[in-house]
Amino acid sequence: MPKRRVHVAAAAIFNDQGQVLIARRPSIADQGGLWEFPGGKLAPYETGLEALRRELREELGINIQRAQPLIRVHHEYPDKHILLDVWETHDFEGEPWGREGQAVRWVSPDDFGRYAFPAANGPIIRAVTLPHDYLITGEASDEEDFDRKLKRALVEDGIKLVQLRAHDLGEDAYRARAERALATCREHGASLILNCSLEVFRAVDADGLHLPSRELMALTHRPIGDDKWLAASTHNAEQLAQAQRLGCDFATLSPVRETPSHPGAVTIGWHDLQQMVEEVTMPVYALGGTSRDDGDRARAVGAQGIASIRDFWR
Ligand SMILES: Nc1nc2c([nH]c(=O)n2[C@@H]2O[C@H](COP(=O)(O)OP(=O)(O)OP(=O)(O)O)[C@@H](O)[C@H]2O)c(=O)[nH]1
Ligand SMILES: [Mg+2]
Repeated sequence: MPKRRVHVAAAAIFNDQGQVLIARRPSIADQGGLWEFPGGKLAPYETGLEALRRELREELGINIQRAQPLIRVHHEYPDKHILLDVWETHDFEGEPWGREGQAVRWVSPDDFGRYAFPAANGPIIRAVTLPHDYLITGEASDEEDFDRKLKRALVEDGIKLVQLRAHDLGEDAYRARAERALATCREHGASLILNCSLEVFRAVDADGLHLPSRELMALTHRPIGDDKWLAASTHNAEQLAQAQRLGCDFATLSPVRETPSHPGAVTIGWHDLQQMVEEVTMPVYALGGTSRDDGDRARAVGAQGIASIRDFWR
């Protein structure tokens, strides 16, 4: 007999301090005792957002004003195939409380590790923790110019995730720049992902490693531990699937749109991006011709947000 398919709408509810509300499933329920993002199953003929509004009224006594899609996770449990349709909201009326007797708690995403969640929730936790804008560094005439551009993006654009891409630098110069960039990122509460060899990555001890697509395709297992982010560049469905197999935490998918630097290039487009992102359970940033103006569009088709050099690097 085919497995039961269950479609669930759930929410990452944020307060003004950047904390997220989690709730404890009653011990008698399926997955009892585990913490979850509040929500529940769609009733017949409900859309995801309608179900979300109803569930959060019933479970927490709040009214959602505005919500944006965050991530869709397909997961096989032994007895059912579940689709977790997860939304993000900062706009709601009322003070949430456990209307069904469940414990609820506001938690900083950095502390999620202290709570036990259902097996399907790994990618959701990563999506909640990662920001929606991802800066990839561009050219710099010298180190002073680099520092100025990085600081500008962190301070003025509020960037919280940076990939240090500098193919023009040799290994020693890259390492020196990475060490300084790491200190600057730490000062501003941002995470730094290095696009370099494993040796340099281990020496610098940054927050994550970025795999170019060629390296992604050559690897057979995750090259670093779970305490660091592992990211990859992808350009098609096959590479995205490989990123998933390897256990990457997130990926970029490019080129989504035409860029001034590659006029007339074959692009993926929003339609195909949506299809490709739906096939994986991993936050995916839309890259290539994308700017902050595309942020809502990118999220509407299932991306985590946008990645860009041009929009943030000046
Ligand atoms: N709400 C929610 N459900 C989750 C999460 N992760 C996860 O695997 N699930 C699974 O998704 C399903 C959600 O069903 P639910 O029990 O919340 O449904 P519901 O609110 O409509 O309640 P009911 O059908 O028990 O009355 C459960 O099988 C649950 O284990 C999560 O983070 N939030
Ligand atoms: Mg529920």
